[in-house]
Amino acid sequence: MVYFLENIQLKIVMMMARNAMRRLSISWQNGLITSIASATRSLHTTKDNHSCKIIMSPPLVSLDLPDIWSSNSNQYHSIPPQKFSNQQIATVIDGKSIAEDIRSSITSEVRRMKESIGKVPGLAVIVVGQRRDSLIYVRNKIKACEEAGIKSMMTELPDECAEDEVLSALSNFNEDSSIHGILVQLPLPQHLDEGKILNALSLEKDVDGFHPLNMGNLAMRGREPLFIPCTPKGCIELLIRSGVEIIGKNAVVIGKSNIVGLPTSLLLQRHHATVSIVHALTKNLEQITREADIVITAAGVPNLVRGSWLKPGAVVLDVGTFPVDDPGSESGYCLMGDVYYEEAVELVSAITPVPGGVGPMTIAMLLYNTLDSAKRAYDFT
Ligand SMILES: NC(=O)C1=CN([C@@H]2O[C@H](COP(=O)(O)OP(=O)(O)OC[C@H]3O[C@@H](n4cnc5c(N)ncnc54)[C@H](OP(=O)(O)O)[C@@H]3O)[C@@H](O)[C@H]2O)C=CC1
Ligand SMILES: Nc1nc(=O)c2c([nH]1)NC[C@@H]1CN(c3ccc(C(=O)N[C@@H](CCC(=O)O)C(=O)O)cc3)C=[N+]21
Repeated sequence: MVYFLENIQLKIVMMMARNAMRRLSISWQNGLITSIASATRSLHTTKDNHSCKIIMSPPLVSLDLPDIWSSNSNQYHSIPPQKFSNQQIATVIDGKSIAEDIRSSITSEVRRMKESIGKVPGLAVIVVGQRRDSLIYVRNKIKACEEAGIKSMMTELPDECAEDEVLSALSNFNEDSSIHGILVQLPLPQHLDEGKILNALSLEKDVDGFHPLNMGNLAMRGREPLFIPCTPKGCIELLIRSGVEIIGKNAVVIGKSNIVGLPTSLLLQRHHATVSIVHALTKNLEQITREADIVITAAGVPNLVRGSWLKPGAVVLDVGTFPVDDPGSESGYCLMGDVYYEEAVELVSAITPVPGGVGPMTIAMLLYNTLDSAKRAYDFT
């Protein structure tokens, strides 16, 4: 009987929390990041039915309530794909400026946290080896933390380091209470076991959302991960803020990696899109892609997606960032996306550029997840 009552009480608390989250996610949609309060939700980390209760803030993107954000999206420039005519010029989705907006809200929140409780969020980054692109991305992340007032720490390990060295660095950050987010820059050198290393990362600090429990909870209906992976979350945020309706739309995700393709397809499903995932071995790649209202491409193959692959009026998010040597540029390289931009822009209703599209959103979402984690750790609302 006592157990039965506890069960009912638990269900009521969860129902109230869920309703609170619905309201909170509306607040976010209205741009009121400061009004985000924490809510109690259950984290399914155990095998039995007694879920481990934790205090957590609502996700940036509502996972299971797309009806809320679709009606709210009118405040942004709406891009209904079906109303597109060929005379229209595609909207270039300005990820850089959207990310700047989000980052400035995060900066205010960090300041508020510091003023109220004297604490700031902390992010730790572990980078192994000397890959030029990894070092640049990591540097950008650290710089973004500094600008937002988030404390950052970095451990750089040599290419040939032993697995134990990575695990030991990870364990130090797991134990450090001033660190709320840990990111292990991928890819790791071949000799390191990526699965083993990501498993060792504290679930509560997994701001990349790559821990199997976070990914599993993202995949399962009715469950909520502590963190949604940054790039997929950034993509959904771009769609929402551009007024693109996702429910019932045909979406194609090109690529099925653990860090982009897979979680992006899961998140689109949570928003009730009909999702096809295509990859290097897919037959009829072009034909399947041509059916899509929304194309999110993360193959890392420059100019893979030609204009002829796209349905007129489709919305295209290009995650691909392939560095190509460019001695003329300041950095010595330029980035190429997966989409043949000049062809696509003639046909589609909206498209992200590379650079300046999805990339800056990935960083903004990383800062957001780190702030969210710190709020949860300090029970700060
Ligand atoms: N902008 C951002 O914020 C981010 C950008 N990136 C960029 O996104 C790209 C993908 O990254 P990541 O997911 O880590 O890469 P991976 O190499 O891990 O995965 C690539 C995926 O693309 C598929 N693929 C490769 N070639 C083709 C092809 N010709 N046709 C169709 N599918 C293909 C592969 O298929 P298969 O599985 O069959 O091999 C695989 O599933 C990279 O350019 C990366 O730099 C990544 C993260 C964030
Ligand atoms: N654990 C882990 N988490 C990641 O999120 C992760 C990773 N490993 N490994 C590599 C990929 C790649 N990635 C990018 C992040 C930002 C930009 C970005 O900001 N791009 C800018 C340009 C950056 C530049 O100037 O070079 C843009 O597209 O405008 C790109 C790519 C995150 N990744």
